[in-house]
Amino acid sequence: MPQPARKTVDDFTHEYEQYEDIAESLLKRTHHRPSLAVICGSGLGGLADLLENPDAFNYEDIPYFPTSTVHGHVGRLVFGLLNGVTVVCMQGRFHFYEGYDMSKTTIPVRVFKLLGVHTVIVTNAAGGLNPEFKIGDIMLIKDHINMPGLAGNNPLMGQNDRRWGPRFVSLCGAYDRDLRELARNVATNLGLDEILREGVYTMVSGPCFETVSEAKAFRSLGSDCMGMSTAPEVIVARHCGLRVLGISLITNNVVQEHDSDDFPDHEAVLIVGKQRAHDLQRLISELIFRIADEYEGPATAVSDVKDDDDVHNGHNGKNGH
Ligand SMILES: O=P(O)(O)O[C@@H]1C[C@H](O)[C@@H](CO)O1
Ligand code: HPA
Repeated sequence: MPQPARKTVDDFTHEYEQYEDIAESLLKRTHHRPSLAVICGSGLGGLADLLENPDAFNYEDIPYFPTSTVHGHVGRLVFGLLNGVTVVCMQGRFHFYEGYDMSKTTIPVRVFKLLGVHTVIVTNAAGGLNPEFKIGDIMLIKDHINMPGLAGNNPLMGQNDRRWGPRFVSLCGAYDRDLRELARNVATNLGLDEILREGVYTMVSGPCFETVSEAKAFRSLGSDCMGMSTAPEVIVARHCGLRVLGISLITNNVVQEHDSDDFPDHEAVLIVGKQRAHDLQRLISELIFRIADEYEGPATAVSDVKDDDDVHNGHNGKNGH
């Protein structure tokens, strides 16, 4: 029997029911019931390889999903256990510069909501603007400046479906203060305070890296680092009531001198991602445990038994519901 053609991102028209279709198709294929999600930035996808009892789905095999086209973004949604907690990881994200509408780059965030996720950890690689930052620093995002959004490319453009959230969304406190405090404490316990920073992330559309004059302008506006993602995902997450922790890895210094011979390079970004992968993974893994502990009680024993009752009851690690 010929298989029906996969519904592609071009068929996606943002109906609530289409998001439901995606979520249902995933829930039928995994017994994991995550309540935390992690979006892995450039070069940071190694975290997803650490999940135990993984169920991994290539984006090509998920209805309506865009596909990853950027080196350093594998292109899989991975469900599994991290530090005893059931999570779902995007091993690679979608960027506006890949040619997807802003609202299509954020499809997975609403799918997370339908899967039962309450908290999203959004990571990225970013260029440092703050002169005190060093390559390899980890920055907790306390706020963003969304350049494409200010220019009219906001993922919430168009009709609002109240089932997701209100028409007008406040982004005050979008990067959850309590989660940032928790992250600072966890970083201290792990001996990472020397490299831990906090600051403002500016999103530009890419794919060009910024000019020297743009970089100087963003620094004077109060930006600490710059990147090409994250803000749309955070907007959509906040719109549907997900809590957000944002983490930037400073992978390069943004050039702010016209006579500098320095220049940004994606391969160098990926190398720094690899070099700092272990520390970031320790931080996120411990944070996930602490968030789950705080919000869902202590971890229970994990079973990888898969039977029909588990699918329906969601018994899988501490986050089953
Ligand atoms: O997906 P993220 O935001 O981590 O990726 C950054 C921005 C560009 O995609 C790329 C530039 O090197 O890294
Ligand atoms: N600029 C924009 N995006 C980036 C950078 C940068 O310097 N580094 C990694 N992503």
